[in-house]
Amino acid sequence: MSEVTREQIDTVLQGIQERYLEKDLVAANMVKDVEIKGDTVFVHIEQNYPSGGYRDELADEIKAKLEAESGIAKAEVTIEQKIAAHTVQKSLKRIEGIKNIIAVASGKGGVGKSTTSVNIALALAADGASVGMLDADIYGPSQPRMLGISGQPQSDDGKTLEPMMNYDIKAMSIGFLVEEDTPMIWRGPMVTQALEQLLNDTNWGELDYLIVDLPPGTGDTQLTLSQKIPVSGAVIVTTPQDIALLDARKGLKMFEKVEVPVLGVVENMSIHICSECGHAEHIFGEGGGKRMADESDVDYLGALPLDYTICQQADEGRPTVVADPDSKNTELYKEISRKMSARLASKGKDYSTKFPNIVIQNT
Ligand SMILES: Nc1ncnc2c1ncn2[C@@H]1O[C@H](COP(=O)(O)OP(=O)(O)OP(=O)(O)O)[C@@H](O)[C@H]1O
Repeated sequence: MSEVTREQIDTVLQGIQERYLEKDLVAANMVKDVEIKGDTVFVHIEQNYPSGGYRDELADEIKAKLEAESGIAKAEVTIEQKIAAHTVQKSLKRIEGIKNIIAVASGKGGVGKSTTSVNIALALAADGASVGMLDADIYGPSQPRMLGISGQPQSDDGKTLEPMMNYDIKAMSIGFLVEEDTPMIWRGPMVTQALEQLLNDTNWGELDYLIVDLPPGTGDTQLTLSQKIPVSGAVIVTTPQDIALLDARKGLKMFEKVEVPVLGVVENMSIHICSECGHAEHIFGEGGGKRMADESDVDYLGALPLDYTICQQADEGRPTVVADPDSKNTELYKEISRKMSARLASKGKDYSTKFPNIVIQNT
């Protein structure tokens, strides 16, 4: 038997599509090392977003295809997850330790932005990322309840706050610090200042992703926040009604204005599934979110049904992804979070390194 060449290996790897990056392994620049030793090929792959169980599935697929198609007897495949930091708005600097901040926004209130944010955060964590959640929905902070966290954050030095923690998620919310109805009387500048403090004065440590649950709407507060928080990408949550879609478009425009890439649109409550008979009905109309995404040239990340269990689980402080990890809805949240992080992985990387402070001393 003639020796197998690197070209033959590459040809097989070019024939394997990465599900969430939607490119073949070579085009996605995932193949980091190929070594042929006797009748075995060792392939090292780098995956730049958290993909959980798909990692093993992909490794098995690569191994099987190489052994069947390249002419080599045995393939050993390793896949390493390496999440990069991505660029933020030109005028801002990334927060040290936090690789990527992703803002979750909605054009209007009540569309399920907080529920979607928390489940996306939990899905990223379940897939192997280190994740934080900043509840910036200062007028109605719901993350403490959804994450099942009560009490107040500690401050060890009197200046910075230790994040609260549950389900492997580090969390900070104004809801931990003030009475529930206090923030309602705050005006724009107070809100942005409070949020900047919560973001900057929390000891987040090292995070792959910090999910920011923004206040609903696209007014001045939201605009200022998207100008001041160094975000790598944004996600827009909408429901399929025309009015919600109209408002969601304003959200797209807002991020365009501040040059933050929109990673995609999530359609929540897209379909109602009868808990009695399982009948599926598009009570708010069909295909609206997808159409909006297509028209605006952004990605459609997926849809969640209007399902009472999603509501109940979040209200009980155990959102779907942790309450029912093997459910269909968890699978939907994971698909959305993988598509979202894969989209981000294809954006520009932030290579800025830590520079030491230069202190000029007069002698
Ligand atoms: N897919 C869903 N199916 C059923 N109920 C849902 C779904 N998504 C969210 N909900 C419920 O809808 C209500 C509003 O959701 P949520 O608080 O997440 O919305 P929001 O957009 O963040 O609201 P706000 O504008 O108040 O911040 C909650 O009771 C939540 O449990």
